[in-house]
Amino acid sequence: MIEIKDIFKTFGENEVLKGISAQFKPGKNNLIIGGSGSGKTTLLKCIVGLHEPTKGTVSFDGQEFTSMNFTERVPIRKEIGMLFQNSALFDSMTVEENIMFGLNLFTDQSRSEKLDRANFCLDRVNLKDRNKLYPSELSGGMKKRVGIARAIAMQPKYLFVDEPNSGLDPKTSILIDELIKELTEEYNITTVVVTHDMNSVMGIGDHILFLHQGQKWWEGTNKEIAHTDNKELNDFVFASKFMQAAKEKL
Ligand SMILES: Nc1ncnc2c1ncn2[C@@H]1O[C@H](COP(=O)(O)OP(=O)(O)OP(=O)(O)O)[C@@H](O)[C@H]1O
Repeated sequence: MIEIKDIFKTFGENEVLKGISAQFKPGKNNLIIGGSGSGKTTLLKCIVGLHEPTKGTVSFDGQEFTSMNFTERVPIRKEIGMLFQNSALFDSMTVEENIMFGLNLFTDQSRSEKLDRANFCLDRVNLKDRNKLYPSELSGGMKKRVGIARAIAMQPKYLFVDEPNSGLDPKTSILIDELIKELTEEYNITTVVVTHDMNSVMGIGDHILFLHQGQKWWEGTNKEIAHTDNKELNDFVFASKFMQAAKEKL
């Protein structure tokens, strides 16, 4: 479980996060949603240590990460898988080399063990036999899947994903969501996803944090979201006429 307590983050004069606390449980798809600029990516970066919170703590299974130095953080970092926007694949490396990147860096496995793991992960994301392709030869959805394969290569306990659906068509978005959900449940991963996508919210939102102006404004499940009377959340989720009509049928 990941626990964040009273997280503040300030950039200069701009107080972006204003005291956010939450718990993210294993085997659950924890989603962070909110309007543009509400602080979602900043919160994700504070949790994984890409930003230091101005105040507050982040703990991974009871180990307080925030107060650790770089070396002390290494064992926890090895248990973190990340998929950030644009998949961040290395263009000069093949699919297989991209997936083996973390294994090369952090393990002393033999080449054949690493290849076996890469093949297993590629199979898991339905990209069997695409090992030798370069990122430029892949579609956006395939890049995301390679990004997911790379993120799970180290068998992470924690998985962080920023906007998995950006730039994807609706059908591919749903496939990516289903893949994230499946892996989370199958390997009991604590998954935290930042998303704008309402299909994801309704489809895989086991636990949802809604941020508004840097605060946790609402927290609940995808089933509860349909019946909330929180005005800002309603305005955000059911902004379109289509979603309003869908809500009436829920
Ligand atoms: N490194 C940084 N330096 C200064 N300000 C930053 C930095 N990162 C984010 N901010 C500011 O923090 C605020 C929140 O940004 P953040 O990217 O967390 O929002 P978001 O909710 O993820 O938005 P979006 O949905 O548009 O991606 C913005 O005002 C942004 O300008």
